[in-house]
Amino acid sequence: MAFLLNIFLLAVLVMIILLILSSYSTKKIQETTANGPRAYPLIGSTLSFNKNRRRLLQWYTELLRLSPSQTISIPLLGNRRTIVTANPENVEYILKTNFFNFPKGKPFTDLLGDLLGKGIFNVDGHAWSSQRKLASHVFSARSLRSFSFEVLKEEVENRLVPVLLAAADAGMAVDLQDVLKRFAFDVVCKVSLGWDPDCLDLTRPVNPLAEAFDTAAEISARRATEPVYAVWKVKRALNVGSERRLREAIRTVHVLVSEIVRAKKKSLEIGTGEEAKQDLLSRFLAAGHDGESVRDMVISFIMAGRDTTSAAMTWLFWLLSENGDVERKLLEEVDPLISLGLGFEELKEMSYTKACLCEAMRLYPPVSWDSKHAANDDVLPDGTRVKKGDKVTYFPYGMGRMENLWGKDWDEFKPSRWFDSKPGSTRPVLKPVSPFKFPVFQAGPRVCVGKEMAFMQMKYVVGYVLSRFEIVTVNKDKPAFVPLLTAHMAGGLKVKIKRREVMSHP
Ligand code: HEM
Repeated sequence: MAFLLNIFLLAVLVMIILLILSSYSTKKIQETTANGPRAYPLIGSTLSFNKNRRRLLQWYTELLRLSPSQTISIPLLGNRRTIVTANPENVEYILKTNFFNFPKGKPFTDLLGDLLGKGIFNVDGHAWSSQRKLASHVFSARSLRSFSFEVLKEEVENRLVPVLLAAADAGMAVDLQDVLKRFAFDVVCKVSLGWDPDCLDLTRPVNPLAEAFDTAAEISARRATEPVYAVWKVKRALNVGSERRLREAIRTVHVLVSEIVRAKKKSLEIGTGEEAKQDLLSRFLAAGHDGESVRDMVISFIMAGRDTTSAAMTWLFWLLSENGDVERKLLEEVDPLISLGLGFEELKEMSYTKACLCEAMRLYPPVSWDSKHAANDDVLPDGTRVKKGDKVTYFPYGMGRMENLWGKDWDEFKPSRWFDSKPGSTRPVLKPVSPFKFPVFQAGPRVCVGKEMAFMQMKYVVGYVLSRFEIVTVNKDKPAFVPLLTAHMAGGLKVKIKRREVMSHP
């Protein structure tokens, strides 16, 4: 105990020294080199890093624009060196060509390990590849697609639309981000567990699993922002402060999910209808997984699928409220399809809506950065030297804002950039874009397994909601983008809902 306390005090001392030093901001400290912020002996770039801690997205983006190969290197005191890249060739090398040299690594999996255990999202090597094989198999099944579509339809028609109708009739402002988060949590729990948390019933207290998940995800993500890495480990060992709250939240998640797993096993033994066998949990149990292994697997899916789609849709609704011409074009595409009933076939036709979603995620990616840790020394295609243990980050947020990748108009919301304008073609066709230039779903062997499900969900919700309602933002200021584990809009998206005057749907 005394040893741990000494380490803790030492860490606090180092932090105080760094804070004092960083307050003496000299011009020199702000200087940058072509490959990142200026580094000093011993302390590396720690001072500039600390100065920019609360605006890392913007700082990295600025530095990357100055770097000839859009790759920077940031050595830090008490932490491993970070290499950040917005270079598609480097991204391809990390995520695909030399995939096995860039696992998530222990420093990353430690952050989420208490919550996610050995689930797919948080493991490397054999533990990952065996779960990935099963997940890819399960996600390619038509039956899962049909089941998740039924879940989606039911949740939109019976939950989301009534909530929006009530808000419209009461003339009340609602936080659309919060509504979409609740919606996405319901959907992901129904698909993953076959269990309904009913989060869109706003008259009920917040669901304990949803609340515990939020707390656990937020505190786990904040571990990564500690200036000295060891600090959260010491707090965890002492079970104090945020680590104490994290431990309680994780316990709640584990207990509640384990109860659901037990109940599911019982219902499968009794053989309660085909319905009960459609969700991911039933499929993983049927494949022979059990105990903590199956609990961790489903927790990973809830984690991966819960806030990502809602974040993308929240930013798209805001962007549409600022770009009336784009919204009109989207409605031109959606209205005739809605009157046909918006099934799978109609969703495939929604290429303009897909372009709007991609454009929103280019500017506001739900996962703004993602890090790997080099297993061995390496050299990236642009010549950047990587040392064993270095943190190597690909950076979708910065990549979406590079002029050399998207042109001078990179900061405009322009869904038209996603189309090929082939002369003579009657219908614009979405053009293929390299996933290494646009890695919002990651790319390579570890590409998001729920990508197609996510597009299905987002197209359906955006089409269905916009064809029925006008969304009017209450606050006219530009909202702030907060990265954390999954990005969100600071303060939510306050909107007023109006029924649309002309409705072409049934
Ligand atoms: C707009 C929506 C989504 C975005 C932008 C997104 C993005 C991503 C990204 C960037 C990763 C890589 C994370 C990492 O390795 O650290 C990932 C992995 C993953 N995603 Fe998604 N995701 C979305 C929706 C979903 C949904 C709806 C599901 C399923 C219900 C899902 C399931 C997964 C799983 C299981 C992984 C881990 C894959 C592996 O490690 O092999 N995602 N996603």
